[in-house]
Amino acid sequence: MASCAARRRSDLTDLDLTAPQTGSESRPQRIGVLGGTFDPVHIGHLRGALEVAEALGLDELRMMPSARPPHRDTPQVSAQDRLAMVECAVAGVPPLVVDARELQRDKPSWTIDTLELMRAEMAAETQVFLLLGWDAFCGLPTWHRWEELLQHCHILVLQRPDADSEPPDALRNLLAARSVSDPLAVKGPSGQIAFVWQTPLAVSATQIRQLLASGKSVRFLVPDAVLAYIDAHGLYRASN
Ligand SMILES: Nc1ncnc2c1ncn2[C@@H]1O[C@H](COP(=O)(O)OP(=O)(O)OP(=O)(O)O)[C@@H](O)[C@H]1O
Ligand SMILES: O=C(O)c1ccc[n+]([C@@H]2O[C@H](COP(=O)([O-])O)[C@@H](O)[C@H]2O)c1
Repeated sequence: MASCAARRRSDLTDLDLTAPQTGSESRPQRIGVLGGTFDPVHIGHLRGALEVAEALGLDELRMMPSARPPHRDTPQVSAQDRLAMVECAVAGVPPLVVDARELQRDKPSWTIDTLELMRAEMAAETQVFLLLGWDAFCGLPTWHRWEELLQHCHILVLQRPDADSEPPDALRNLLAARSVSDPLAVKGPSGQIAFVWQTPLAVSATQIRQLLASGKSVRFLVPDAVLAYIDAHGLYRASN
């Protein structure tokens, strides 16, 4: 059976997050988080995560599947399968790792809870970057305790060519107060918003589920290892 040896955050011993780095290149750790339903994970998530991680010199980019995603329907496949597919996707692709902590909580995956837990494990100066696609960013004012998010992280907004959402007024005000034009100029552990350029990929999990349900191929829209997992488990096909 397909299984993948991805690095999980809990397995990692090489990155001490409780202390600042020492030596000639001493600087705060930079940790990125891309949360998602990942039903399934696809190249839009993965290219965006990797390009942002490289552009910003992130020490780690955590792919974090939601257990019970707020604000949307129940995922089509189980949390276990969604996690396994993310593990297949990032295996051997540093600095991408899997953080499965939201799957261990028996309540909706509120991002503010996750950030508070992460912060408690880190040195105060660690920079945390929450990656959000444009559509997710536009929904921010509906999130649980959304006005507290920037106390714990910076937000990096990924362009999403397949999304035509408009930002609500509350977000326009936040952008006016908190945005910086250059993501590399973001300072401090939290509090700023920047837009990042990544290869625009108009790919969505909805499209992938629809292609599979109609018997079509999703080759090249997901990594081969994810496709192998989907095929081996018969996921998303019309009979499911
Ligand atoms: N093609 C893409 N380009 C940039 N960001 C993306 C892309 N697809 C998803 N994202 C972002 O990744 C995060 C997780 O997305 P999610 O797992 O919901 O995938 P999705 O493709 O939007 O799924 P669905 O079609 O089921 O809604 C969100 O912040 C979303 O905006
Ligand atoms: O905390 C919230 O209220 C909240 C509301 C909606 C979405 N989120 C998070 O945003 C991320 C992307 O969500 P989604 O639905 O686009 O996969 C994922 O990590 C969700 O847990 C978080």
